[in-house]
Amino acid sequence: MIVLVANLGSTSLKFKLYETSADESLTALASGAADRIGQGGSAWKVSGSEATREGQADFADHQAAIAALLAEMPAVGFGDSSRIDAIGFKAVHGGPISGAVRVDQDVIDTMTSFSDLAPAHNPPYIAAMKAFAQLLPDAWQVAAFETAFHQSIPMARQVYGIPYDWTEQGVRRYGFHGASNAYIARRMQQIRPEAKRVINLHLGGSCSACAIKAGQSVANSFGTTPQTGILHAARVGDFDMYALLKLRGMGLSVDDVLSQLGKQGGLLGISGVSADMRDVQKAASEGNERAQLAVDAFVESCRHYIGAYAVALGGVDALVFTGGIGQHNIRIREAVCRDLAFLGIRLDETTSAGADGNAETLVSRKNSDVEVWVIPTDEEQVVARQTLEVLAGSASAT
Ligand SMILES: Nc1ncnc2c1ncn2[C@@H]1O[C@H](COP(=O)(O)OP(=O)(O)O)[C@@H](O)[C@H]1O
Ligand SMILES: CC(=O)OP(=O)(O)O
Ligand SMILES: [Mg+2]
Repeated sequence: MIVLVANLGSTSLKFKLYETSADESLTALASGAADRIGQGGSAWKVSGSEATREGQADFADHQAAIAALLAEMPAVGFGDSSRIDAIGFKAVHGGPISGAVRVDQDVIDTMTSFSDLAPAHNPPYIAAMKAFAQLLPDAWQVAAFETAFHQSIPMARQVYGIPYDWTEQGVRRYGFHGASNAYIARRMQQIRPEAKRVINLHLGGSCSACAIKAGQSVANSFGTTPQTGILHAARVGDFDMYALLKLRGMGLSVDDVLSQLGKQGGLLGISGVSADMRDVQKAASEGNERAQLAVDAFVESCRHYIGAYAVALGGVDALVFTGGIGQHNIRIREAVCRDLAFLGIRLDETTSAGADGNAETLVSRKNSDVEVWVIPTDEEQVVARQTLEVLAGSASAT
């Protein structure tokens, strides 16, 4: 069976094509990625059995990137897309639908009803599901929602201080980045089974912290929506919603406020330069004070959750960096870990600076009580397995 996994991140497109064998192992046949979706100047790459092709382009949205990258498939050795049996989507907000389910009209309608809560994520997935249904009408479609891994979070960390009937209607912390956290939790159990208390920082266009105890999520910095928590590329992160009153007084409608918090916030909002950390750091190094402030605020929000989750876990055995920034950004790792020796966290700056972000690397010093790891996440592998489980009829949607 051939499965295509589509990962439409808030700033990126990633996909992998797998072939499954009788022993259920997954062989990657091809992969592709494009960054800076909607920002201009995307770097893209497609690799297959015969070749790798890469280039630069402006992709206005995920649809444009999907079309361009799929058009490269014959050139890298995967000619016939009608061979694709199933498409697994790393879908984000399904509200009451959690876990992996076959995509049908009900799933699309539910995702549509939650588009307001996940405006950077649900609309591109819905558009991609519809586009693939036209392009590959015979392929099964599965949506693997990001919230499933976080169902183990204790209620005291799920509820907000709101009237309880709101909670009962679903206004609670769900947690997202489930595929990535599930992957990191499993890898850490394989690499360091004795590390029972793990803080995972998934830092990309969307950013989150997760407290993982004995392989299970016990806290996640996202909330009812993936807009909150650590500040994101262009989304607000944690925010006092009573500031809405001040903003209304400044003449903004609620729709204006929500749109700006979701598209003009985060790194972009503070710096005024870019939603991409690389650009913001470059501007900061050239003396742009607001860009430096954006970097500092980002680092502070990561450190805030390290402190909170060290308490939630009753101590920390391992701190993991993953996601585009977590894997590749040396200066952010250094700033996040600075002066945390009192928590037992001692980064080895030299090893960290030399780490290949695409390889698992221990980057803490020998005398660090907490091991610090760079672990490339593999959300696509998690979604591929969930997709196969659904197709085998063994997955449960809750
Ligand atoms: N090779 C790289 N070197 C430095 N930074 C990178 C690299 N790749 C990605 N990033 C950073 O990662 C972020 C995007 O991360 P990613 O995990 O792809 O985001 P998302 O899935 O949320 O769209 C950008 O801010 C970018 O600066
Ligand atoms: C919340 C979420 O799934 O984030 P990303 O943008 O990384 O896909
Ligand atoms: Mg992502």
